[in-house]
Amino acid sequence: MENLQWRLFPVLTLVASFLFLLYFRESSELSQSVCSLLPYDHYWMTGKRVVTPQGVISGAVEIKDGNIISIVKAEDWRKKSKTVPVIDYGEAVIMPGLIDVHSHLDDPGRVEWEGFPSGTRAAAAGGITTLIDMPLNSYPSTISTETLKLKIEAAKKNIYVDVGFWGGLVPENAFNATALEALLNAGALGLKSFMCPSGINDFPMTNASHIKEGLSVLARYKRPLLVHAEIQQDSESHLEVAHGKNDARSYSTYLKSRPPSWEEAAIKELLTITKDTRSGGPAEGAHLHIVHLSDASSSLDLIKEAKSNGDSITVETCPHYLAFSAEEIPDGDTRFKCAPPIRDGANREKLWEALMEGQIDMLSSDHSPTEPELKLLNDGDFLRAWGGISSLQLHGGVRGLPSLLHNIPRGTIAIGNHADIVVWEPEMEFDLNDDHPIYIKHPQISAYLGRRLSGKVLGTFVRGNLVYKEGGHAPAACGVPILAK
Ligand SMILES: NC(=O)N[C@H]1NC(=O)NC1=O
Ligand SMILES: [Zn+2]
Ligand SMILES: [Zn+2]
Repeated sequence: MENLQWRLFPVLTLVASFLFLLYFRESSELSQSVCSLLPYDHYWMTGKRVVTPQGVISGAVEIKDGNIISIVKAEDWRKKSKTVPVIDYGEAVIMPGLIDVHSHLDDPGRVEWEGFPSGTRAAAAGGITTLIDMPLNSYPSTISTETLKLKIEAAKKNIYVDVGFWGGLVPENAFNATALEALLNAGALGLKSFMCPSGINDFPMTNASHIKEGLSVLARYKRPLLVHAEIQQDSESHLEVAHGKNDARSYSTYLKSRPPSWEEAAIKELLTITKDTRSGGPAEGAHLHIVHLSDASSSLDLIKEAKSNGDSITVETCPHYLAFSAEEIPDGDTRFKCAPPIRDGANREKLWEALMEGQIDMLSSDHSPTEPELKLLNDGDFLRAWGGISSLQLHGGVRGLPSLLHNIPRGTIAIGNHADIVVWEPEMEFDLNDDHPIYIKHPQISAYLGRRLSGKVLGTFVRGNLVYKEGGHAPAACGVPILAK
């Protein structure tokens, strides 16, 4: 746990591997002086540990008007004449801002759960510079052009980092290619669907036929389908729990109610569809991304095999599956309830291995907050409490690789790219107690509260604007909506 952030560091060196042709458009109406905690827009930052595609260097990065315009090694830097301000970060790590491809900010419609201002403040404080918002838990769900427009409206002037949007694939729109095309034309970066109940009534689950239809539309746009891969299986232990035979306050009861076979069944079904995405196949150009994998056994083996067969498929896991294990979750502590569930320590170690070996492509937060009342912390009833972990800002180095956002000039410190940068001290430890500023709307339901964490963010830069530094945020929220076109 202590070294969680540092252990994630090698993941940074992974590179995007597939081709999505997304472009973005953006506008920033506010002046730099309120968008940034720095009074200038042309400057250098220097440090001993700058993470570049060529490796970690001691050197300096020049930033002008939001972009990285030069990168020099320390020996060349010494010879340079310095005509603009220099920020020296010493031993701290200067690296690409994190990209979180899976967060629920619940705005509009359920801002009492989270909201764009609080959620993106937390993201910035956690080193995230780009966040992609999920189509559910807000109200209405983002399943049409009109509802996407509501999202974009809600985000305007309320986001501290740049935010893109997944659209929802639901039974209502799955067989309506025109509606899906309109949603994609309006800028949704891709679609997301569930193979089990989502926990939100107006976001119903899809079956294999819906998914097949959705994928065929997405193939033409070269945008991904993200799937929550669990299918309910009526196993003996699940039925036993369903019939109230186990203590609902015991974490093991919850774990029994959602065995790995649910993930395995869903992934098996998905792979019958993704074989068509192989080169020369009928769905070539489509891509399927499995969100929040928890089962590191059969489910992961199936994904590995599909990848080796050439299926266009990727998978993410989340920091909570790497940070926690079932054995240590206290009875009644529903802060840890999520779906799929956090499994045992042996599974956690296997997830770590798969991540380090690149079999798991990226990390995402799956920040899925709610109102504290719905977490039922007093009852501690794991079967009735809201399923979702609150983790934004505290997620331990979420690294959603830019692979789902191909062609957006983010994700690496390279000349010409946006200056989306996080500066942090991986070795710095701190206790996450009530004294620590936490920016999500309901810190008390965060799974990380009360833990000792390592890794302190010193500064977060979004397009050259210092939007967060220890102690606070820029006066104005100057993040921009990222829309595909
Ligand atoms: N609706 C929603 O956010 N569900 C999420 N929560 C969770 O723990 N897993 C999910 O898919
Ligand atoms: Zn999910
Ligand atoms: Zn989610």
